[in-house]
Amino acid sequence: MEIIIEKWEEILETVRKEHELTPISFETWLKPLKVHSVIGNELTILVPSEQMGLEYINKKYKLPIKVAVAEFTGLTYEIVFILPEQAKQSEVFASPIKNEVVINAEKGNLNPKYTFDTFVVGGNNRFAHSASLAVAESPGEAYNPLFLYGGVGLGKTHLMHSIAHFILSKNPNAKVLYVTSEFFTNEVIEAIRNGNNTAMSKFREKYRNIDVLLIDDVQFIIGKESTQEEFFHTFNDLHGAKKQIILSSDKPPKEMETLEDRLRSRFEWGLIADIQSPDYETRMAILRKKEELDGYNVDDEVIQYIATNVKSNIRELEGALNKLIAHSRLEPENKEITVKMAENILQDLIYPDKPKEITPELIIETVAEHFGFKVSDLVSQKRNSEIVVPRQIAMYLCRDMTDAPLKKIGNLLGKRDHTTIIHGADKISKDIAVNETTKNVVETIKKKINPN
Ligand SMILES: Nc1ncnc2c1ncn2[C@@H]1O[C@H](COP(=O)(O)OP(=O)(O)OP(=O)(O)O)[C@@H](O)[C@H]1O
Repeated sequence: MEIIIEKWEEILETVRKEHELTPISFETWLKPLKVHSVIGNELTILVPSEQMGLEYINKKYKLPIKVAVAEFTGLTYEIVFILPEQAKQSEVFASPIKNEVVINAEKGNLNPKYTFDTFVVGGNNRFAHSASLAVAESPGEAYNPLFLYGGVGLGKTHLMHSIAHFILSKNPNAKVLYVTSEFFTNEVIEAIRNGNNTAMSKFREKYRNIDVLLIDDVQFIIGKESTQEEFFHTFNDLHGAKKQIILSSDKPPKEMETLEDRLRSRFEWGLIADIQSPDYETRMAILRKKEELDGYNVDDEVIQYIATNVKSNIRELEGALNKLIAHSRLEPENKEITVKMAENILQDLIYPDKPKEITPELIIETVAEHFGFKVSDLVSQKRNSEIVVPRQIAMYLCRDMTDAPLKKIGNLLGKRDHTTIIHGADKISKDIAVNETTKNVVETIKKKINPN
């Protein structure tokens, strides 16, 4: 589910591109939408106000969003839209700060897929895995706290949820609370803001009355004084009562520069375990496991291609496979995935810094986007003045920035013959020499096409 939150803006961007939305439609309908929660296969999206037309969004954008989400996750989610009032009534709620979804203690709200069974053990995470299992088997007794650290997308959350699932499966009455540190911080701030003792004691009662506390990405607590203070007391109470504490962070305590010493020493009381980037064999095993769990059947060579090229982040590794599956499913008759297709579809992921090849197609898309038209309109036979000039700019840029033959440019621009292309390009070339506005517009579009 993290992937949906993390990639939400890209998901919306995909809808915008695939449906050729004009800037105004995008700003009005899609941009204000926020992920409210992801529970099981239900993705709930918050529509900020009723004026935005919940019904209209539901009718027009539900399916496009579903398809784009499937493209990013490889999974089909039921999409539900809700208004802020409904969100308030709901138990699971999104933090207003970072579009973060909070997973409560109940088992149903933990990601059901993040268990020890689905976690692939390799040289990079063997120690963290064993430590997590030991803590899950004997909470409060094995290592307390357990401090897991590692880079982005390497499985810290997966291990934390696995521990919570395991403990709850052995003891369904255990009070297990998993929160992100941002959620914890928000709760502290909220309790302080309410300014009365009841709010604070409610907060304390909640956090000190549990058996297992898991705080994800604890590095975000650092530097926030009152949160550190509250966390310090929570930690002491729970630890003193032999309740299990599990923390995750992007770095070990000794490298957390602004961490108070009294907290640093407590973090080091138990066991510190790191997770490194997976080696090739582990990457292959993770991809194979995912294939098995999701019922995919992908060619060996394609799996090898992904494992060879996506190295440092498991979220991206899985994302690459999901993207390929989603593409093949959207093709008629679930087209088989080949290495060639993988090379093509995963270009942006594998070579993020590679400059895009400048082609007439790229130019036409960029010009259309710049003026807020659909590509189909730009290349149509329409001759209204608003569209004729952008079309001629596309002709000029195709001539200026590529070596493409006139015939090809003409074909792409609505089967126009070569004299029309020469005439259109010349017109813009002359205009640039005398008209500052045209010159600036053309320069801006050029920068969009080739930012380097
Ligand atoms: N060893 C593994 N076996 C199977 N899947 C894994 C493994 N490690 C990570 N994953 C998968 O990779 C994805 C990212 O993992 P996770 O969200 O746990 O990373 P994280 O370390 O918590 O990242 P962040 O620092 O962004 O919070 C998840 O879908 C998770 O299931």
